[in-house]
Parts: sequence; structure tokens; C-alpha cells
Amino acid sequence: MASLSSSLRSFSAGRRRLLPASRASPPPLSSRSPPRRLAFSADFGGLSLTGARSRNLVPRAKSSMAGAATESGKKKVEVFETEEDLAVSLAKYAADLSAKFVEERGAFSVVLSGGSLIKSLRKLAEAPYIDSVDWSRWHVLWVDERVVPKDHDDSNYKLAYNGFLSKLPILPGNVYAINDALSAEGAADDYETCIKHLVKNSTVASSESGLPKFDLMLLGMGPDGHVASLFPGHPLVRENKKWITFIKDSPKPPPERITFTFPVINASAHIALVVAGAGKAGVVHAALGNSQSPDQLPVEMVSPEGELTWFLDKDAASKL
Ligand SMILES: O=C(O)[C@H](O)[C@@H](O)[C@H](O)[C@H](O)COP(=O)(O)O
Repeated sequence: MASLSSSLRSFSAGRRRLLPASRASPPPLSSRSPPRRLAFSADFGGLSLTGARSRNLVPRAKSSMAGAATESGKKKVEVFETEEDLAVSLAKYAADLSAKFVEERGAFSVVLSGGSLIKSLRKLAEAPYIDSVDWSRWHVLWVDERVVPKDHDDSNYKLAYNGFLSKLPILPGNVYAINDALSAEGAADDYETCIKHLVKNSTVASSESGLPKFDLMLLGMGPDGHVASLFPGHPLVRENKKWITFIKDSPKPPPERITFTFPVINASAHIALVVAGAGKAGVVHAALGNSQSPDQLPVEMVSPEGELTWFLDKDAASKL
């Protein structure tokens, strides 16, 4: 385990890369109109659905991983006509949670994934949120990161910085990138040490069991049903001792990554699972529909103590 001081140094290295924030110009009026949810709304015994036809949508009891039993909180599925509508609603969701947590505890901890999620956060850098959100209270972390230099095209930090963070006045010291000078194992330990420090000083809340309880975790999902860097059939999906672990044989390149484990993911107060595109429709159906497959996908193991909200576009929901 790396020492705390080396951890903080490594995070400083990430912070220094943040340039002064520039502000995006106001969006065209069309992008400010309310998001178009599809017309259907129903409750499924604790699972509330807005926006999708529910041909096959049924609630499924989620089995928790051994040693990480969590009682499933509220679950909601939102389906939008387009990805643009999804992005408008996702920005409002994040901004509303930011206001709530800033008022309640003076800070807002947000965990990002890589992939297309970052593009779906673009509306946060536009009016009204660019001016109305208290960005100085945001603390930004990553649910997974590729073990590459921060200026590498595969870096989730670089993706988020270029697509999102550089446009917002988040304090550079509140952005916690991994130490890209370490091995995968070292970077995972270092990141865990950093998060322990953030829990200790109450920047990140703590769950009853002492796990970090992030205010908002934003997850994408791969077409194979993976979340973070937790892949179907990989033993890491059962890791229940470490908060952060590493993988050197990721089926999605690049092979070396660090990732939060399920106990930490599921300790979150709020998780948004953001999925767009027809290429994900099959796995969305497997996760939310009445598929009879005995194999539990990683995405089906997302079962937070708090609230889970699926943000789907019409194409991703097309098989429900
Ligand atoms: O760094 C990563 O690879 C991820 O964090 C990963 O879990 C991603 O979120 C999904 O693969 C979805 O990615 P897409 O939305 O681009 O398909």
C-alpha cells in the first residue's frame, strides 16, 4: 500500500493538469426544451418505470455477491426519445443531486466512468447549470481507469477532462485522477488510500459498514454487460475485500486497468446507469427484461443501497 503522502502527491500530479476552466457558450434554445420521455409509465412492485413500453420488463430479484450483501434500494428506469433528451435529463438529475448534497453536507462526490457517458454529461457545461451549480463543492473520481499516462488517448481522465471537466469551474484540487506513474497494482492501492483519506475527512460520506458512500456514481455499460472494469465471467466481480482492485487481462482494451469493486459501487447513495444505442438493446433486455439466462451479468449486480436510475434512449430500450 502506498503511503498517504505519496498518494496525495500522485493526485497532485493529476490536479496540475487541469487548466483554468473556460465557459461554454449558451446552448441553442432547442436544447433547453424539456426532455421527451416516451409516454408510458408504470410501477413494477418497487421498480418504477417511466417512458418505455413494458412488453417484457419485469422486476427481478438481484442476488447480491457473497460477502457484499446489500439490500436493494429504489430502482427506476427512464427511457428517452433520443440521446439528446437523455443528456438534458441527466444534467438536471446531477444538478439536483448536487444542490441536495451541497446543502446537506457541504460537498458533492461524483464518480465517473469512461466511454460514451462523458458525452452524455455535456449539458452540465451549458446554461443553466454552468452558472447555477456550486462547482466548488464537486469532488470528482473515477470508477475505473486505464493504466496509461494521463495524456494518452485511452485515459479516462483525458476523456473526461477534454469532454467535460475543462469546461467547468471545478477546483483542480478536487479532481482525483489515478497516479499514472505506478503499476496497475500500485495505482489501485494508491487510489484506495486516497479514498480512505477522503472518507476520513468527510469529503466522501461513509456507509454504515464503513465503505465510501459516494453521492452520485455515473456508470456506463458495455455491450457484454460489463460495468466499470468488471467483466462477465471474470473473478474480479466477486472481489469483496478490496475497495479498488486491478485487472491486467481486460477483454476491452487496454488490458491494464484499475476498478472499484462491487461492494464500493453498491454502497453508493445514487447510481445512474446511462445506456444509449441499439447495440446495447440485447443486454438491456437481459438485465431488465424477462430473459431466462442463468448467468448474472455484472450490470445485474449493480444494486445500490441507495437509488438506481437507468437512463436509456429509445434504441437501447427497444427490446424491452
Ligand atoms: O473505461 C471504461 O472502459 C469504462 O468505464 C467502461 O465500463 C465503460 O463505461 C463501458 O464500457 C461503456 O462504454 P461505452 O458507453 O463507450 O460503450
